[in-house]
Amino acid sequence: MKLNNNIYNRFQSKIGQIAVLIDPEKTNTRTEISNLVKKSEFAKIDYFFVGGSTVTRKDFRKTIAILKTLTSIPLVIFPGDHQQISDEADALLYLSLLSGRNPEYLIGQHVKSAQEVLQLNIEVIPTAYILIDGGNQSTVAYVSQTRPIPRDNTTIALNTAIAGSLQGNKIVYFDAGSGAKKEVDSTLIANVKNALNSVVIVGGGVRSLEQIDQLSQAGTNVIVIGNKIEEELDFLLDIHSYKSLK
Ligand SMILES: CC(C)=CCC/C(C)=C/CC/C(C)=C/CC/C(C)=C/COP(=O)(O)OP(=O)(O)O
Ligand SMILES: O=P(O)(O)OC[C@@H](O)CO
Ligand SMILES: [Mg+2]
Repeated sequence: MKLNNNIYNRFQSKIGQIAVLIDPEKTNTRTEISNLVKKSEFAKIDYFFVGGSTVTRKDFRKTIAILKTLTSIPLVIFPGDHQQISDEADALLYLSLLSGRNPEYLIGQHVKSAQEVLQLNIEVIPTAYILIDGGNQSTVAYVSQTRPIPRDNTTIALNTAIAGSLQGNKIVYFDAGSGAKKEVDSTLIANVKNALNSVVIVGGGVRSLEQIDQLSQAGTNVIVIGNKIEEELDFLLDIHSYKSLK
């Protein structure tokens, strides 16, 4: 485990940064990855997040290795389980699923991978991972056998973020789930940013520049986009135009 804070400092340095989520289960050939990298570099996206709820170790390693040869955009692991770790990335989001009450995702996965994570030569960033109901059942909720926090219960969401931060997590990651109908509410983000001096990452159901803009205005440090870019690679061109206007 590296003791520098390069990626964390980068997360903290700005609001409205963009991460493209690559699910190695869906995107794992050199041609696909290379197209994605070209457009992402043009759009000046800030990070690649790599991970998925149902990825094999082989696809995960392969995707990271290919990415590493193609780009210098930072690679951040967003692990669906304890096997999704690699020395070739730049950082690991060390997730604890705090919205749920399943011990396997609070501590079980961590114990299983403790020795391996300790030996890793990359930055490890403790992250309070909080699922918010996005209007449909998400794969993450299903796989983790947990229930997300109701969308309108800002108090529980805020208190979960505060508790996560008091426990030493350096990042709060609110996720409405991949393919969510509704993204996380900006009011919640504004409340959390008001209460805590913490890096906030938001993902799930972000499909438009308006949503990106709202979430950044609420103070989100990093906005994660998966499905929309998988479905329409040219959304990266819109992100390019949006960023040029800033
Ligand atoms: C201790 C280590 C190394 C890891 C912790 C593992 C934990 C606690 C994970 C939290 C629960 C979890 C299953 C998170 C998954 C996050 C993720 C990579 C989501 C990406 O989206 P998918 O859910 O794969 O989307 P699709 O439905 O598009 O496949
Ligand atoms: O695929 P989308 O809906 O963009 O979700 C991204 C991610 O945060 C899910 O874990
Ligand atoms: Mg997946």
